[in-house]
Amino acid sequence: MTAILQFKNIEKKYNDKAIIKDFNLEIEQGEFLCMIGSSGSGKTTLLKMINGLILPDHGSVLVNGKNIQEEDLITLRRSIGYCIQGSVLFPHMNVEENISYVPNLWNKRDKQKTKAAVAKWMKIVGLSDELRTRYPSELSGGQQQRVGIARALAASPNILLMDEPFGAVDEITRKQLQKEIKDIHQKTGITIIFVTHDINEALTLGTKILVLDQGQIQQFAPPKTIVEQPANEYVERLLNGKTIPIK
Ligand SMILES: Nc1ncnc2c1ncn2[C@@H]1O[C@H](COP(=O)(O)OP(=O)(O)OP(=O)(O)O)[C@@H](O)[C@H]1O
Repeated sequence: MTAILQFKNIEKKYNDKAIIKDFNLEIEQGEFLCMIGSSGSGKTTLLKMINGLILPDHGSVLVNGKNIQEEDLITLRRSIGYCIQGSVLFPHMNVEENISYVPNLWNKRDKQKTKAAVAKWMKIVGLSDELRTRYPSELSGGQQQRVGIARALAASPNILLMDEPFGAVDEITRKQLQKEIKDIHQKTGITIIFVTHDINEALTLGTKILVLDQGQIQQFAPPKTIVEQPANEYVERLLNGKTIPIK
């Protein structure tokens, strides 16, 4: 198996306080990694290190074996999908324009190719064609979230970063979106790194789960192992739904 992502001896401090200390992790291609842990444990910080939005003070992050600090960060970010909670769509662009934003940068000349990609991804994330010309303000929260996912996927990334992407939608939409992202993962084989506060969501979606507390790995294992052999009391409490203080 090939490691698509490697964190090597990472350290990150904010105001002299180490949030992440000597953090090492390898993630294999095609993995659906769910990161879970108490608020402030460093999940978002680690996620943003993958696309260079946050740089470590020490250590290196390698994507496909290449240290991202030696790569062009703009190109890197275009090749890594990024979805966060709530709508981050361009408000002045309609659904089609939002989804085609990155593909348009790649295939400037081939508009038909981009149009076909938009139609394909809208279908996959469950958006009906008539929404194509709507603006973000004319969509429900769940629809906006779906457009965000389609926009991230339309860039054909190898890696998709998702930071609590379903945190702001109702329970029914959340279940549907979970099912869709699981299908997308199975169909495309894309590597997904997914931050969540919900242990059930992590167990449902993840092929691997990373349990973090105060920047330290508590357990990194497939869901079955997490459930059957929790590594310590922290993981046990997490499984009992007791530890995770929601923001
Ligand atoms: N720019 C910053 N300046 C100072 N401290 C920061 C900054 N960004 C994050 N932190 C601190 O670093 C720690 C880790 O933050 P991070 O957002 O990575 O945690 P998290 O696990 O994603 O939390 P949550 O579950 O609440 O989103 C927190 O204590 C946070 O307050």
